[in-house]
Amino acid sequence: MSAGPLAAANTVFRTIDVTKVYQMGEVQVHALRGVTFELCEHEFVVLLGASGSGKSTLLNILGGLDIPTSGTVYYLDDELTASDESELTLYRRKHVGFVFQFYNLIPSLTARENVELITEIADNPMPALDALHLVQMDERANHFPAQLSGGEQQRVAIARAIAKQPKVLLCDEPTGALDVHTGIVVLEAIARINRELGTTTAVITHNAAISQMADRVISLSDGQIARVERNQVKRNANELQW
Ligand SMILES: Nc1ncnc2c1ncn2[C@@H]1O[C@H](COP(=O)(O)OP(=O)(O)OP(=O)(O)O)[C@@H](O)[C@H]1O
Repeated sequence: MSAGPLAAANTVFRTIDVTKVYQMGEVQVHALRGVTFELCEHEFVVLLGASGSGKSTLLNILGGLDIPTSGTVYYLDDELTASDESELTLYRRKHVGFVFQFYNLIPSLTARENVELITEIADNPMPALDALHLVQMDERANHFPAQLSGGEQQRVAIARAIAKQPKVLLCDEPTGALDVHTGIVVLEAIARINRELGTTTAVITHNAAISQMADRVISLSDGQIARVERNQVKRNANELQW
């Protein structure tokens, strides 16, 4: 990866005028229309926006799963937009934990084995049981996904994402498939990891209630940043209602 101009000491991500255009036959879909923002170390950011506003596209670009049509993205002092596919693969493997709406656990492996799949290929992993403990699933370590509720499976997926001790955790609608109560337990696990491990965390959601947990809320609308707000008071997940 090429080195970029030095970012501020605590900047983890910096995007400059990022656009993404999908070509669908004759039609161009402008998913991102010039997005410039920074994400700082240890920060908990919620990316809020209606369906189709470009949240997943932006998160996928930050995570090295997709590349922008134009604009620049830095991770620390490395320019992701100047990286080739193998550099992006290494970047994802070493630095990024992903959590998606659907948990994608391997059904034939226990919770612990699902986490160990990742710890076996990581440079500096925490023990799988420690990761499961952080999401309060260590007592279910020997259970298979089919023996766990949706929220429990999501917590195992979070343990899997953070076991390699990534610098950033990117969550795409992590509570999208869950009821309110279960969603809150999952959000508590994400907030705890941000607090205790200092993992820079971005959660995308269309649920405005979740934004009360964040340090900052970045609202996207039609592929652009419509608003950035800093919460004076951060709420605990168990104080939220929706
Ligand atoms: N692979 C793709 N090919 C074509 N268009 C796409 C593709 N991915 C996303 N889009 C379009 O880009 C726009 C932004 O999509 P994106 O998934 O980033 O929005 P979102 O805010 O995450 O929406 P949701 O909350 O529904 O997931 C939408 O109009 C979408 O249809």
